[in-house]
Amino acid sequence: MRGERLTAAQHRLVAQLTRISESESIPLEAALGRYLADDVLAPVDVPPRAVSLYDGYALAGPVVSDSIWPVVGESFAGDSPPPLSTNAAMRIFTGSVLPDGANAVIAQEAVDRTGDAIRLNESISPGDGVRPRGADSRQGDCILEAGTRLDAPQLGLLASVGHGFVSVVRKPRIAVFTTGNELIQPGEPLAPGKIYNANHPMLVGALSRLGVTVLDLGCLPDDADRLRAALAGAATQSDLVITSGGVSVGEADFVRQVVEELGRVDQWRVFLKPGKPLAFGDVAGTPFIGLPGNPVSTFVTFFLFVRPAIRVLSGADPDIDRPPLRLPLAESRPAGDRPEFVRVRRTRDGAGQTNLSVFRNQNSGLLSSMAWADGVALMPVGVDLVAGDVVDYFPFEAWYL
Ligand SMILES: Nc1nc2c(c(=O)[nH]1)N[C@H]1C(S)=C(S)[C@@H](COP(=O)(O)OP(=O)(O)OC[C@H]3O[C@@H](n4cnc5c(N)ncnc54)[C@H](O)[C@@H]3O)O[C@H]1N2
Ligand code: MOO
Repeated sequence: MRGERLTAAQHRLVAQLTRISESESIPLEAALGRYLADDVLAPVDVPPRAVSLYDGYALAGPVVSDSIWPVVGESFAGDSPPPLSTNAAMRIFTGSVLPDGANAVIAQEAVDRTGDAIRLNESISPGDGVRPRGADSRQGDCILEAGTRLDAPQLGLLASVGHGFVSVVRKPRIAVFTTGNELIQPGEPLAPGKIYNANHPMLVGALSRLGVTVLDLGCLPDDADRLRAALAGAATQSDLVITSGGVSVGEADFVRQVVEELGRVDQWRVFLKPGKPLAFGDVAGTPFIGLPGNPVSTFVTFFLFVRPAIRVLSGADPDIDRPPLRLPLAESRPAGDRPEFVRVRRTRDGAGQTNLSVFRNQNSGLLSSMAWADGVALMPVGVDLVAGDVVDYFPFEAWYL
C-alpha cells in the first residue's frame, strides 16, 4: 500500500483534536509565544486624538501655496493644546496632538518662517500630515482573534490599546519519551550493539522551542510492561503523548501494540519520505502520536504532525496549508517514487540568486544532515528536476513558530 497523502493525513490528525479548555490571564510581558484564548477588543481609540505626522505647523483653514499664516502657540508631544482659530498656524511636532480646528499639518521643510509668520511653499489637502483619531485601532473593534499566536508585533498592538494582561490558553503539556533497547544516554560509555540516544534531546529541544510544557519521561526499553505503565501514567498528566521508535512492523516494535491495548491506533503509512510509518491515536482518551525512530524521520514528522497538533491544542489554526516559500534547486535530482522532503541549505550563486543546495546523502538516519541543513525542500513524486527548477522550501526557523 502506498500510504495516505500527507495533507490528508495531517487534516485527519488535527480533525480529532480540540483546543485545551483552560485559559489564564497573564501579564503582557509573560505572553510571548502564547495563544489568545478570546478575541481581544480595543477599549480605546488609538491614537486617542488626531496627531501630527511631522515636525511642522498645524493649519486651520484652506491650505494653498504662497499663503501667509500667523503662528500662534505650540504643541509638543504629550501636550493637550488649546483650539486653533481659523486661518492660524500652530508649531507642532511629530506625534503631538492636533489642536481642535486644525485640519492639516505641513512639514517645516515646506515653509519659510519669518518671526511669528510662515509662508507655505506648497499646497496641501485637508487631512495631510495628520494621523486621525482611531487610525490604528478603534474602540470596540476586535484587534486580535482568539487563537492568534502572540509574537512581538501582537504584544506591541495589545500594549498600544492599554491591555496590561491578556487571556491565553493554558500551555499544552506534552509527554515525550524515546524507546529502544539499543539506546544509551550521551555521557555514558558505549556498549556493544548500542547507540547514543539522539532523538531525546532533539525532541525535547523542538518542544521547548514551541513553548509547550514538556513532561520528559526519558527513554524506555522495548518492554511491553514498562511501556504500558509509562504510557498510562503519561496520559493522565498530559494533553498529548509523543514517542519515537517502535511504530514499525518488527517484533520489538511494542509501542503500537501497547497503545492499542490502552486506547486506539490509526497506523498510517503516509505517502512520504522520510517518515513513512507513523502512528496516531489515543491512550485512554489522551491523543497520542508515535513518531518513527530514524532521527531524520523523527524530526521531519515532528514538524509535519506534532506541530499542527500543538497549534490546535492551543486554539490556533494548524498551519498545514500555508503557501510555502519557493526557491530554485542548485543541482539536479532524479525523480523519486514518494514525495520526499530533502535536507537543503540556502546558498547564493555568483549571480546573487538564492538557491537550495541538497545534502549529499539523504538517508533518514543521518543527524549530520539535519545539523547541516537550514530546512527541507519537497521533491514532487515522479519528476526529474534540474538545477534552477523551483521547489517548495520549508525553513526550520518557520517551524518553530
Ligand atoms: N520491514 C519494514 N521495516 C521497516 C519499515 C517498513 O516499512 N518495513 N520502515 C522503515 C522506516 S522507513 C522507518 S522510519 C523505521 C521506523 O521504525 P520504528 O519507528 O519502529 O523505529 P525503530 O525501529 O525503533 O528505529 C528505527 C531506527 O532509528 C534508530 N533510533 C530509534 N530511536 C532512536 C533514538 N532515540 N536516537 C537515535 N536513533 C534512534 C534505531 O536504532 C533504528 O536504527 O522502520 C524501518 N523499517
Ligand atoms: O520513512 Mo523512514 O522514515 O524513511 O526512515
